[in-house]
Amino acid sequence: MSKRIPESELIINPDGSIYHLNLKPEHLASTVIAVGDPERVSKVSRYFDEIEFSISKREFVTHTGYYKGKRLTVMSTGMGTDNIEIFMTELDALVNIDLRTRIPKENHTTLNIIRVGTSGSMRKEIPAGTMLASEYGIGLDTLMAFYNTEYSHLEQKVGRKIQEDLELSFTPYCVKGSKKLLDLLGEGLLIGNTVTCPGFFGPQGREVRIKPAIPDIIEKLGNMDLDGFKLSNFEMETSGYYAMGRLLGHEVLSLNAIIANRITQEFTKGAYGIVDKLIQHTLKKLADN
Ligand SMILES: O=P(O)(O)O[C@H]1O[C@H](CO)[C@@H](O)[C@H]1O
Ligand SMILES: O=c1cc[nH]c(=O)[nH]1
Repeated sequence: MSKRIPESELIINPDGSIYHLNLKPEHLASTVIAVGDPERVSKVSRYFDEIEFSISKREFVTHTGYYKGKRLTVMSTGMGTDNIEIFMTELDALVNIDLRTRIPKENHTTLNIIRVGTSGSMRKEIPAGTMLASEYGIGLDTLMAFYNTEYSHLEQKVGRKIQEDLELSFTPYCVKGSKKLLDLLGEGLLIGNTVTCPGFFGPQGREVRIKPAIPDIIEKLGNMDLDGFKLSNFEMETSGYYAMGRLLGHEVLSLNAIIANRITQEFTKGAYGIVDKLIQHTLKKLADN
């Protein structure tokens, strides 16, 4: 039998909800749409027929309801893979741990988790306005140095190639997302490989007042071609989702509204419209299946 998880390791609020997300198991649907911006939650749930539950704590805003008869949860995560580690661990605990006894359940429940986020393109031919599904997430952050993850041969090769090209002192991690969700939601979208950065400015090669240590990071990554494996866009969460999803046994897919092209240096004036189009695409595909 699994061991009881102590109070200090899995924190449960006095009302029985999980520490950061502030949710109880009954508040969560088995399909979760995850967005970075707390204000984007209502931009998704405004399409619901009914919202049965809503709550917020810190950057985690949750609405659960029905869209065309399908029960969905939409939640915000804030920015960065450190938030995603909390988000994924606590979501998993809600379905795979008995919060009363603190003992992992014998039967595993798999969640479907779909990120609907914004992103910047690192290639000229992927303009702002594109909707892109991430086949792989590549982490330039250090989250996976703290977990033992298994990687395929290709994933290891990609990590080593990026380490070499950027002359990094550490090996980035590369993880494939859910094939099941890509088949379900990827139709009509560009399929790409997403680089997840531990910051918006320097780690994505932006110079405001401080020169980034790797000033040509956009060109180096955008020009990389490893036997046909190419990189497409920058954001700040995808690799964390994919790695935590693999470790915890959940289906995860990251969808990206491209709002900036880093080569042409264009930033779209219609960011909200592109995000809204991606939200509607996601809801329609989920309701149809
Ligand atoms: O629009 P969201 O979902 O927050 O995603 C992107 O936008 C934020 C940076 O502006 C980062 O979180 C990045 O991943
Ligand atoms: O360029 C961009 C745009 C959105 N989000 C990012 O992280 N980078």
